Amino acid sequence: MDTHDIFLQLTRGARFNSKPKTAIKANQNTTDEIQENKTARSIISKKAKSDEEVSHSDGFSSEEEEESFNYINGKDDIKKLSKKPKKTVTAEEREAKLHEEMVTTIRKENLITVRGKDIPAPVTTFEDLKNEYGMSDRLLQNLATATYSKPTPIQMQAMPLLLQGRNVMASAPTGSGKTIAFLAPIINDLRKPSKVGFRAVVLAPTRELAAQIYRECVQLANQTALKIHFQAKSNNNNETSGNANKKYDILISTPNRVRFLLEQEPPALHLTEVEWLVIDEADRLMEEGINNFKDQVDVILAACTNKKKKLALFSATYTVPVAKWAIKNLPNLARVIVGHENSATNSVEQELLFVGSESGKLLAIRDMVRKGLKPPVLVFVQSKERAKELFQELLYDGINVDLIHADRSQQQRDNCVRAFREGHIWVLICTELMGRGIDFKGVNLVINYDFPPSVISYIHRIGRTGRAGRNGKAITFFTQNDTPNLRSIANIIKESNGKVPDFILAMKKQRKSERKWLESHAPKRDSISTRISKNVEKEKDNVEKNTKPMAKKRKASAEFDKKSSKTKLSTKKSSNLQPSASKKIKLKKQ
Ligand SMILES: Nc1ncnc2c1ncn2[C@@H]1O[C@H](COP(=O)(O)OP(=O)(O)OP(=O)(O)O)[C@@H](O)[C@H]1O
Repeated sequence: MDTHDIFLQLTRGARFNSKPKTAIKANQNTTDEIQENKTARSIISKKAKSDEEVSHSDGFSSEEEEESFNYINGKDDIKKLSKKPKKTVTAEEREAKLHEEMVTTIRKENLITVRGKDIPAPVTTFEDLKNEYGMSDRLLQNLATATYSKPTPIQMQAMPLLLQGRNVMASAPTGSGKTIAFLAPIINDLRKPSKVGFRAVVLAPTRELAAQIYRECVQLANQTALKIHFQAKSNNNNETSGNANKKYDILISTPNRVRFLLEQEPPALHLTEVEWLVIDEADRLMEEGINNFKDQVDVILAACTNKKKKLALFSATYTVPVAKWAIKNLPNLARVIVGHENSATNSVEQELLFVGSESGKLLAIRDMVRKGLKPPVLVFVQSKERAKELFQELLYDGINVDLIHADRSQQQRDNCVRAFREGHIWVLICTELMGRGIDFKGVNLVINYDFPPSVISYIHRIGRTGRAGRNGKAITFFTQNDTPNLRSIANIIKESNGKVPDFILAMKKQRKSERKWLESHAPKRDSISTRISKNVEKEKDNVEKNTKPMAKKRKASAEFDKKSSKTKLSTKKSSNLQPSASKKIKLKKQ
């Protein structure tokens, strides 16, 4: 039996035969006994300590490790201690210690960090959820039908916590299966329809993401008889009002829509029976100031008056104010962090590409198309106007391209998402609207045509590729205008073992106020148009004019100019490219 099997037995509550332990005990020497006494004391004191923090390196703290080392190596200490009355270590204590070590190992291997009191052990199989938490056979069957053979790290740790009915704040990389991590325990908890009204609400920032969660929830709740409702603007409001909503168990929507229904006279929605409130993309929905999501969420929170209400906050990224809010407001909160907080998923190869100027972007993307792009490709721009402009340009290049932004009708948005999912659209131009949560299977490449407004936005945008264990690539264009966030994003790339020029990493750190300002104020950019490529020289003049005051202000920018001249050469080369009127596009269809 290897250590893993032992762990499985322990976590399933199996007891070991006492015989082998007695045999081991008979062979122990004095030093071992001392160590055991120490270990037992450590476990007991650890258990007694009401520690707020438990991490994946849980076990001995460095001080304890040092102390324990001295026990074994310091002869004087051994002599001193061997005079102390010996304490026999019980079988239970041994098991507890072994269990603790295995838990630590599993968390370390899966980069799971936990914070909070009494955090249960992570599970390593979905079967464990049945054995230890009574997860239903139906749900296990539905997970198997979805071809999920084993839990992802966030599912390993967050599912047991939610199955225990805890308030949870969880963060894990993009595309790592957070949706199932919260849906499965809630479906399991609700079990069957109760006809009292909504007992769970899931909120997501965009209609597209809410619709995606709804589809996943319907699949996972298959044959449970639970009724799930997706509320969008176009849906009939009568579905949620009066007795009509009693037939539903789970509501999935955006905060804006839910608040709208709550604020009708009389209210078109009642949330008094809600036991679970899930806030997906929680850092966005809970952040004060930048958008009005927090106000909407506050109204919803106030409407969920059931004392049994639990909150689950999930996201790939977290901001300090949101974490502080959760710690202050959620009793017995358990926090789970997979990987490093606010880092990019390591399944995406990331590249920064200096394109000189706005016209250089169009040349660069055409160059990429000419060399052969592997669809599906997502292209992010900073505004709907720019999405329309780029669409007009690429449309005449003969690419199967479409665009999605907030101004398009719901029908157009739905059709566009469907066509992209089904492979009819190869290149989808989008705004920040599609930056978070959307799970397009097998996106091969994300192009940040316009530089992301923040590091957080960058992490979410590039996370549209490299999902569910697949690999992906992300290319981020930048010009001289994009220096404020360049260094921070370069650091994210470096952390994921990507290559970034040293001079970018050496650039001066931007003031927080400047970065904050950029989050809500996209830089003014020249329009995306072929006309510009005919006026490349004029464009270059503009770029130089714009960059002079910057160069004066910052030494780092001067260095930037010098070092980036090589990159400019490669852009010049591609400037020979004219917008392709021919249909000789090298898109390799998968
Ligand atoms: N246990 C599993 N095994 C294999 N694939 C899984 C498993 N759980 C979820 N998936 C798949 O992983 C993909 C990404 O999952 P999901 O959309 O939940 O990611 P996420 O962590 O919420 O990402 P984001 O932060 O971008 O919203 C989905 O296609 C989902 O079907």
